[in-house]
Amino acid sequence: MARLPDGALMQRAAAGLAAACADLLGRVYGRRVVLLVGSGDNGGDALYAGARLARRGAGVTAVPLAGDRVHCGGLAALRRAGGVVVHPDAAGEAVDRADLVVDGIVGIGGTGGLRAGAAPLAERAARSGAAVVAVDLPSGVEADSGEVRGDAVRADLTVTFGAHKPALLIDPAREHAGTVRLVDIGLRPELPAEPELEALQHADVAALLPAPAAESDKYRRGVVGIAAGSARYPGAAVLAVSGALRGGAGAVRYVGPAGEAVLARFPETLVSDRGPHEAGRVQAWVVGPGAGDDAGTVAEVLATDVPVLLDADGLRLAARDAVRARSAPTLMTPHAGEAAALLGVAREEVEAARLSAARELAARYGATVLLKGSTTLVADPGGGPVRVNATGTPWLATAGSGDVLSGLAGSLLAAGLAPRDAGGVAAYLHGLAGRLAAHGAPIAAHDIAETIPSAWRDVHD
Ligand SMILES: NC(=O)C1=CN([C@@H]2O[C@H](COP(=O)(O)OP(=O)(O)OC[C@H]3O[C@@H](n4cnc5c(N)ncnc54)[C@H](O)[C@@H]3O)[C@@H](O)[C@H]2O)[C@@H](O)CC1
Ligand SMILES: [K+]
Repeated sequence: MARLPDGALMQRAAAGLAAACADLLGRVYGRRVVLLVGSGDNGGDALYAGARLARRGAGVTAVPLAGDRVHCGGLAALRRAGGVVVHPDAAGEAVDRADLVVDGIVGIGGTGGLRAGAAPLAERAARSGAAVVAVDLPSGVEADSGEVRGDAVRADLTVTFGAHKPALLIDPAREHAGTVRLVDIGLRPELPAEPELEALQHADVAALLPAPAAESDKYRRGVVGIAAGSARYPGAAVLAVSGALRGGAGAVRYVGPAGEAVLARFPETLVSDRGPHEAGRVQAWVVGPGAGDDAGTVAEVLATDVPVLLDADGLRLAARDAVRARSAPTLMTPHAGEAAALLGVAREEVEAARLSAARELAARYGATVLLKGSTTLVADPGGGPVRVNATGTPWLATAGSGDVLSGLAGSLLAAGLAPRDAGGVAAYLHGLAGRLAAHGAPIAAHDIAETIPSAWRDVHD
C-alpha cells in the first residue's frame, strides 16, 4: 500500500469483485444488488464494486451496519453512481427482493462472529433467493485458522484478494465460503516466501510421485512393512495392504495374525509369521490399523530406525516418549476423535480448530501429523507450512477408508518421500481416487484402493 497511489489496491480489488458479481448475475442491467457494509476496508471494496455495478445499470442499495463508521470514499462513489443507502432496520425487504447480496461486513480485520446488527440480515440473505457473494472472506469466520466462533455469512461465492486465506481452505469456515475466486491484486512479490498453508495441485503431486527408473528393482523402489490386523479385524490388514500395493513401493511385507486373509486377496504380499524385527528388510513401517491391543508390536516397530506410520489402534498404544525418542521420522494419521483422545480434549474441539490441533499434536509427539477429516491437514513437528488437502469427498467417510490411506502413505514413505510429502500426496490421491470411484454414488474402501492407479494417472495428465 505504501508503494502504490492511495486506494490503488482497493480499486483493483473492487474491479475484480464487480467482474465476479457480473459473471454471476449474467446480465447486470436492471438487477437488484444489496451491499452489507461494515466499518472497514472490506466495506470499501463492496461500495466501490457496487458503484461499478450501478454504472452498468444495476439497482444498488448499500446498508451501512456500523453507523457512520463507513468507508467515505466508497460511499461517495456509490452515491455518484446512483446507488442508494438505507438504514439496517429498513433493509430487510431490499434483501428479500435482491438478486445478489454482497457481504462486505468484515474481511481480514474481523474477529469473532457476526455482530447482533449484522446477523439477522445475513440470515435473511441466506433465506432469500439472492446469490450471496462474500468479499475476501465470508464475514464472521476467523481468517487465519478457519475457526467459526459465532454466526457467519454463508456465501455462494467468495471473491478473495491477493492470496487464499486459511479460512477458505479449512473447515468449518471453508463450508461458508462456497466457490472461491482469487483476484490477483499484485501482492505476490510482497507475500512471505513461506506460506502458512499449502494446497498441493496436480502438478505438485506429479512432481513428488515416485517413478521407477530403468535399473530399479523392488528393493530400490522400497519395501513397506504392514503390521496391522488382528483375529478380530483381519480386514484392516487386507485394506492397508491394498493401499500399500498401489503406493509405489516395490514390495509389501505383512506381519501379523491376518496373513491368510491378506494372501487370499493379495498373493503378491510377502507374508511373514515373525515379528517386525525378524521380518526382513523394510524401508518404512505402517503399524496400527485393526491392531486391537497388540502394544508389543507397536513398540517393536517404533524401536526400528526406519520411518513409521502410526494409525488407528497404534495411536492409542504408542508411548509418547517412544515416538519422541525416534531417530527416523514418524507420521501419525489420526481422525478427529483419535486426535482428541491424544490431546485430552473433546472431539468437537478438534473439529472446530483443526489447524491448531494438528500443530499441537505434531509438537507434542515430535511427529508429522496427518489429521483426517473433511479437510485433511498435514503438520510437521518443526512448524513450517501445513499442507491442506482439497481433493476429499464425503463419500470417503466409509469403513476401512483410513486403512487404505495408511497403506498408501506408508508405501510412499518406503519409496523415499518425506513424511509431509508422503502424507500430503497420499491424502491427495486418496481423495481423488474416492471422487473418481464414487462419481456420485456410495463406495466401499476397496473401491478407493482399486481406483488409486486412475488417480495416479490423472495427476500426470
Ligand atoms: N490490506 C490490503 O492490502 C487490502 C485490503 N483490502 C480489503 O480490506 C479488508 C481489510 O480491511 P480492514 O483492515 O479495514 O478490516 P475489515 O474491513 O475486515 O474490518 C474492519 C473493522 O471491523 C470491526 N470488526 C471486527 N470484527 C468485527 C465483526 N465480527 N463484526 C463487525 N465488525 C467487526 C473492527 O473495528 C475492524 O477494525 C480486506 O479483507 C479486504 O477486503 C482490499 O481493499 C485490497 C487491499
Ligand atoms: K466479507
